[in-house]
Amino acid sequence: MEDREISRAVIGRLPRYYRYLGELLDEGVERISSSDLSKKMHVTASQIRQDLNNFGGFGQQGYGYNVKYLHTEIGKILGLSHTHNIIIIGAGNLGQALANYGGFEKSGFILKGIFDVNPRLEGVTIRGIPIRRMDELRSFIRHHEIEIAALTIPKSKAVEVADILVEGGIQGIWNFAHTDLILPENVIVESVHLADSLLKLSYNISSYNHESEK
Ligand SMILES: NC(=O)c1ccc[n+]([C@@H]2O[C@H](COP(=O)([O-])OP(=O)(O)OC[C@H]3O[C@@H](n4cnc5c(N)ncnc54)[C@H](O)[C@@H]3O)[C@@H](O)[C@H]2O)c1
Repeated sequence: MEDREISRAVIGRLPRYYRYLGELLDEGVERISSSDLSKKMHVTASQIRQDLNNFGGFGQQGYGYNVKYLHTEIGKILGLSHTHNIIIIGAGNLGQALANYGGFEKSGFILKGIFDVNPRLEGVTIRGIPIRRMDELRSFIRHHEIEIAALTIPKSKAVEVADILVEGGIQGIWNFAHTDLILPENVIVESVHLADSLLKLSYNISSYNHESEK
């Protein structure tokens, strides 16, 4: 792959390419043309060619894209050539839902531990993983080489817990608490705000209705 800057917009589309290519692999498809991939993904063929050309143009005239190769290469760009150990902090509704979902493991995200302050949750297991006390957190991160922590605790506690995670040496925080975390730049934060997505849906419904009333 050429060593050049890839735009954030392209990077933002990579997980979707990765997911579709993974589905094609599961279906046993070995190669696909940009026009067939375009129909499947509802993206124009020229957008696909432009996006994928960023990585040295994996497609070949008259052959199309080698699905396995492209899936592997995009996986490498997304940092999926090795597994990532993750923990969940906050075993409430959302934390338990994430812990119960086994699908992240398929992409190499291995859930190693779950933590909560509620003593009643201590020892409860989710998919065989026990919920632990917060005072075990730091040594657990070190001993189990934890890279990512999902933060599913109340907003009011997020900053304080994020600081403990930073001191513990965590590299990435998957932040579900509705607050922005300002952390040292070596700690990467990805915030997920489900409510923002819902507002976008609401906007799209109202603008669609508005258009059709014209
Ligand atoms: N539930 C949702 O659908 C949803 C959606 C989007 C965002 N969120 C956000 O995700 C967070 C969790 O939501 P929820 O519905 O699961 O809440 P919840 O109250 O069910 O669970 C929160 C858990 O965090 C634990 N906790 C509190 N302080 C802690 C601390 N200092 N250290 C470790 N654990 C601690 C609590 O004991 C509890 O088990 C909230 O910030 C919420 O705004 C939730």
